[in-house]
Amino acid sequence: MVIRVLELFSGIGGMHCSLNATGISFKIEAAVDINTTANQVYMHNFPDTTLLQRNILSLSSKEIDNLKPDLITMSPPCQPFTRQGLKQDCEDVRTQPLLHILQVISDLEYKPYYIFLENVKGFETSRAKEKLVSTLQSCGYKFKEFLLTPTQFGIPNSRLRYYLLAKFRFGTSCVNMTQELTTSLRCEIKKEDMLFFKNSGLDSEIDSSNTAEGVVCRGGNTTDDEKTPLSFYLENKPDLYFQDYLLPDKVLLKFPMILDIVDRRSLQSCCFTKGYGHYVQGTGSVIHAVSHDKFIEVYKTVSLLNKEHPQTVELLKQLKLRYFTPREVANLLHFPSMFSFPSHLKKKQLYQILGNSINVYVVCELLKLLLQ
Ligand SMILES: C[S@@+](CC[C@H](N)C(=O)[O-])C[C@H]1O[C@@H](n2cnc3c(N)ncnc32)[C@H](O)[C@@H]1O
Repeated sequence: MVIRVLELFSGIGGMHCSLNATGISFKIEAAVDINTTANQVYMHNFPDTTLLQRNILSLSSKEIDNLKPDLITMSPPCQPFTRQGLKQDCEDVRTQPLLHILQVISDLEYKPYYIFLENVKGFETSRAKEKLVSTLQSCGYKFKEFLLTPTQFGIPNSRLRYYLLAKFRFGTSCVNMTQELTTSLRCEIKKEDMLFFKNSGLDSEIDSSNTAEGVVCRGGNTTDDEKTPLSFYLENKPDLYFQDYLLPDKVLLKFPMILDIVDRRSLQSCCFTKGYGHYVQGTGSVIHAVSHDKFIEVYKTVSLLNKEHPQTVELLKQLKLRYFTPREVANLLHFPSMFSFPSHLKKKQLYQILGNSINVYVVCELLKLLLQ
């Protein structure tokens, strides 16, 4: 059976890549996104897919009924729910397309069997999420929620995200789905890592296969032995290639103490956001290219110097601190090596669209759990 997919908020096609990675037979009936840059990347990689350059607010239930999707995937804008943002939730205009889709789903004559949604940590306590859950319940869906980060899968990159997996009138129990995830995570999910939604009143229903299910599940952490070092994800290029990615002096001087600095052997890096390479604080890690001992020596010396001291910037330059390249960010997000970018796009644009995207590996594991 070929699963018919409607990929909403498709961006650069992270969900498409994840579906490819599942090995499950599928066809994207339509991908929809309003962003022209993201759409160029999507078309560059998936020229045979019907990509609609549309505002999702203009999609009608009749149109979606005509597509008869078995699965709707969506990662709606996360700015209304981020910790750094104003958290305007349903009052933020950027939540409107999600609310619109909820209404559309209610109105559909042919309900899709599966719905998959991704968003940031923070969404799980939002009113938008309450609306999502109440819509799904009233339409007869069972669902399950997860908070997961790629580091739990041995990938050296943090990206804590909320996931909701919903099935239409299926009898799968919460317990079965959790057991399957345990297998795919290759680690044990402890009972205390499963966070029940006490305030939703769903916790008492969790073990019943006939009722809606609401649970946030965190996989147990993999041990350091199972983690892959960053070197595995780095581009193997001559020094000259990375010149463009070296931190400029003003960043070195302004921010030496607030950067998250990693090296090739690190088992961790910070979440790359769309401001990476442009804003410094909290947008992602930077990497140095010297030995650990050299790094410590320079760092100690610099911390004793005044930042206006003429030696400071020269010392910091010795570390060869640089940004991860867009390809390396894509690698950490587990985009396949075949995935590429139109050559005319600028670095800043690539960081923006990648920062908005998803971790393909984590989503693939969850899609397998949902669809198999
Ligand atoms: C979090 S990103 C999703 C990225 C995607 N999953 C990927 O792999 O790149 C949200 C996407 O929603 C799109 N979007 C936001 N509002 C929209 C609207 N009203 N209509 C269509 N697309 C919209 C943005 O352009 C952005 O690409």
